[in-house]
Amino acid sequence: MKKPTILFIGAGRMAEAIFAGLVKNSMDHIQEIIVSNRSDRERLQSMEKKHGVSITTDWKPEVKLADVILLAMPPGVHSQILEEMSPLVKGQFVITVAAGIGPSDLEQRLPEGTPVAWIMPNTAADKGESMSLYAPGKNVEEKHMRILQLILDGIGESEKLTEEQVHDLTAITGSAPAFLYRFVELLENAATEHGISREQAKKLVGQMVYGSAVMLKAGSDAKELREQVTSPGGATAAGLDVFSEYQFEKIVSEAVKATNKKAREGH
Ligand SMILES: NC(=O)C1=CN([C@@H]2O[C@H](COP(=O)(O)OP(=O)(O)OC[C@H]3O[C@@H](n4cnc5c(N)ncnc54)[C@H](OP(=O)(O)O)[C@@H]3O)[C@@H](O)[C@H]2O)C=CC1
Ligand SMILES: O=C(O)[C@@H]1CCC=N1
Repeated sequence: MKKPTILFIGAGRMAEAIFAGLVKNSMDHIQEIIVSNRSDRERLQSMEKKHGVSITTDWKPEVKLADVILLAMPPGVHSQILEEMSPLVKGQFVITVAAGIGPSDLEQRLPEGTPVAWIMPNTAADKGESMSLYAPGKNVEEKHMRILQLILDGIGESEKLTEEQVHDLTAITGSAPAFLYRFVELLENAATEHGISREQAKKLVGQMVYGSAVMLKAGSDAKELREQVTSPGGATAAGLDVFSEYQFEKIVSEAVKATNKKAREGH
């Protein structure tokens, strides 16, 4: 397979997590990573220095050099960028990571036959630990699937789903890291109320979350793990009763719904 040149449009947090993951794990199979954004030149320069990627403030001339164009800008600017890009696209593989922009949206806005795909990653891509959902478009062939897999494998684990499923699971893998981090922040705050430093709180909570993630990753069921911790009539049960009293289940279910609703409205 010819090593692909990948052009990023957007150099924000998600773009950086992806190209950082690719630079660490996949550069043997990639010709070049070119990164562009709208206006933040300083950020581009810092990305060049930190990750060794090529940078440009004008993505348009780079389109003809690219095998893959990876859209990592906000959902709301996709229609404008795709309109500008469409006349320049000649068979390049166009991938978006934007919430709410499925392959059928890309196909509608790009020349007939353009191979496209949608990846919904998360920021753990930076450490090669993303859980990425993906949905290829109808013109994706074997050679595009190999490139898609190269990108997905460079940033972590992945699961192929339908376009509708990616819409409906954006909250679970794309946004829920923020839910988890919010939970961590609150536990850290609670910990510092008891005479320990922020650093100590960070260590306590971080290792607790890491250990729990390792147990889950080993294949154990979350319900079973919860029950192992919850001694009958004991301390944890008293804490979990408060979760029920304040309808934690409803909070999570409503947060997932609100996230997916907003994601679908994103363009
Ligand atoms: N953050 C996350 O965890 C996840 C994000 N995503 C998706 O990733 C995308 C980016 O999100 P995120 O990285 O958080 O956002 P950021 O705000 O961090 O980054 C947005 C980037 O897009 C660039 N940009 C904005 N408008 C244009 C334009 N008209 N032309 C070219 N570049 C433009 C910005 O450039 P400049 O700074 O110069 O304005 C910036 O580099 C979104 O579509 C989001 O849905 C998906 C999964 C997870
Ligand atoms: O907050 C957002 O809109 C993006 C989509 C998934 C995670 N971050």
